[in-house]
Amino acid sequence: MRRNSNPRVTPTAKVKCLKGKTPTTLAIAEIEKNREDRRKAMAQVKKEREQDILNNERNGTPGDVDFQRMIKQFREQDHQEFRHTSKGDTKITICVRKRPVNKREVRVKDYDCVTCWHPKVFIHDCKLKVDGITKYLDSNAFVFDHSFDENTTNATVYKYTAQPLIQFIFNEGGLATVFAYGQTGSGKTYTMEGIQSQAAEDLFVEIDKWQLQHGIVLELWMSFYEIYGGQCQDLLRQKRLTIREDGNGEVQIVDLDEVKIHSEAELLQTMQRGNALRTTHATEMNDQSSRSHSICQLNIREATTMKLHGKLSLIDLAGSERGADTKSHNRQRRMESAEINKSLLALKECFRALDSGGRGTHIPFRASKLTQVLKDSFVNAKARTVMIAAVSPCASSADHTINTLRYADRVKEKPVSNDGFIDPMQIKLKPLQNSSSPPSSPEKPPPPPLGNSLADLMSEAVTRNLTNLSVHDVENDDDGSSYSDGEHFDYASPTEVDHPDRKDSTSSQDDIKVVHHALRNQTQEGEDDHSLEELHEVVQTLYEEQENLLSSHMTAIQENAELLTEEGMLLSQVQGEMVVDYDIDVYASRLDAILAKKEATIKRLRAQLAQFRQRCAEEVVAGRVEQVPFY
Ligand SMILES: Nc1ncnc2c1ncn2[C@@H]1O[C@H](COP(=O)(O)OP(=O)(O)OP(=O)(O)O)[C@@H](O)[C@H]1O
Repeated sequence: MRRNSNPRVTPTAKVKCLKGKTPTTLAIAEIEKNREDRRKAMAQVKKEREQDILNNERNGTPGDVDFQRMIKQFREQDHQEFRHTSKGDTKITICVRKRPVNKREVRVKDYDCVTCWHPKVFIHDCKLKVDGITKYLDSNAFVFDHSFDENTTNATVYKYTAQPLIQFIFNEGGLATVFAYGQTGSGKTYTMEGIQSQAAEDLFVEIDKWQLQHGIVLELWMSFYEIYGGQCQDLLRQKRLTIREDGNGEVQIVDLDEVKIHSEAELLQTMQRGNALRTTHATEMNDQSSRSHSICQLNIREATTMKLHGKLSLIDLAGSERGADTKSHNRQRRMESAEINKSLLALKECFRALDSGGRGTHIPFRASKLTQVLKDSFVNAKARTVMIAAVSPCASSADHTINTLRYADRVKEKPVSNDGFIDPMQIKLKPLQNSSSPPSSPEKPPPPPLGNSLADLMSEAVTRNLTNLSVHDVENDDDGSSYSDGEHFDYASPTEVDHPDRKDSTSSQDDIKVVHHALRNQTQEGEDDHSLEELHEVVQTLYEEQENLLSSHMTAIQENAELLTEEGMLLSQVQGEMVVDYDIDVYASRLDAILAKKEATIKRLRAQLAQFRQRCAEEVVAGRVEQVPFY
């Protein structure tokens, strides 16, 4: 036991002594005491932080502890819970699905920054203040028809997305389309394969039911194809397909195979076969990234007449990539990315035109091959669409996730209503001092402990005037309902207004211009988007010229082979073993003609090659444009 170093000063004597001190000395003692309390509080905060780091490591979430604590605090707040309900007869339903953090992301200490509180999705942007050490969260909120968190199963996603469409195609003879959209590696294929297998079961149940109830035999016919780099490929027969628009304005995929499917097992097997044959390449985010849009069409036909009763299209879109992620790509990958972004941009504009109320609005479906083959889904009065935006949960993808959600948000002309949902976006968490650094002012109390009440936080948000809200500030619409992302744009310019039933004479170039015009309106960054338009034009031309070059090369090889055979015959007429009499003049003039033909072929091919290489150089220049603003 430690002894008192001064036996003459007892604790009682010390108190008596303090009592005799002047106010100044007392004030100094008070400051001393406060400082000591702060030190203790800071030590406690540091200890808790270290404990949290250990816990996070143990729980497999080793990312930035401070941001993770703020996100945890955000999620612990009271919030109103909404149940998923079927969206009835909505023309377009927009959903978001977040996938779990994967092992690779854990390895690089990435962490979960997305909160799904159906029907809202929050992206917690983890930021540092200008001092470089104070961390704070900037939470962007979006509202959709459904938001599914990382624990949601494929069965639940199916129940609220594709399953209602199955009823629609049987009962109303509708054309239903489900899209999976999102960043590469965000879970589109996982979601779409889940939907495929669930739908396989329900389709055959409904076919049997229909026969029992109506005495009509229905059959399931399937086609499965992909669009890659503006080309269409049959996935069931591994064959290049051509897309044409006939005189009636109907889009035809020439030679597309449609196979009759007899059972659920056969359907699953055929779907798997098609899925396995898709074009994939490794990307930054996914070693096995699908780089094509896959379109699985399930046609329900009347057995006796082959008349189409209804159609379900399941579309797994190619993964979008950020400009930054494509910097190290070779030309083919860059073109692939530009083409993907162009078609996604066109798709969004078609949706927006569709959702903005139909009859007077021109739908720019010719702007890409993808939208061209989906024309039916846009113009048919009996069409219904579900878009599932798949998002990665990780902080490193936060900017891309925001882009995905903006894209999904803008697909609907009028975003989904908030329905009285208490908006936790209004809550701004207090910035968190990085505890490894000293408090900003020694005389100020340490930052308040985490875990303030909702009411405190809300009142603080009001007093702070929500200065941190970004473009997704909640705004009021005319009818008083709230919605995320206050931007509103008029889509149709007077020249674009058209009747969907009327024969539409716009060309694909016109529609591409419509799409870029809409993009310029949205981003108000005219110059950049001109460059984007230029890039898309260059890439389209490059793809076309590449096709032409390859086919010319093939023709040249065939011509050469024929000429080679002719040369052989010519020689044998002069040099053959049995030849005694020959006309060398005929030989010389024939050889001359053959060589002239060869020369002409080579000259033509080289001219085409030179032009193609010139285009490649143009692509390098145009490709310097940031490819992000497709959303
Ligand atoms: N909800 C989920 N639950 C569990 N694992 C998932 C989920 N979503 C995706 N994954 C896993 O994440 C990985 C990437 O998913 P997926 O291939 O579906 O992404 P993608 O968006 O189709 O990518 P890409 O566009 O590059 O093809 C896969 O290993 C998949 O199994």
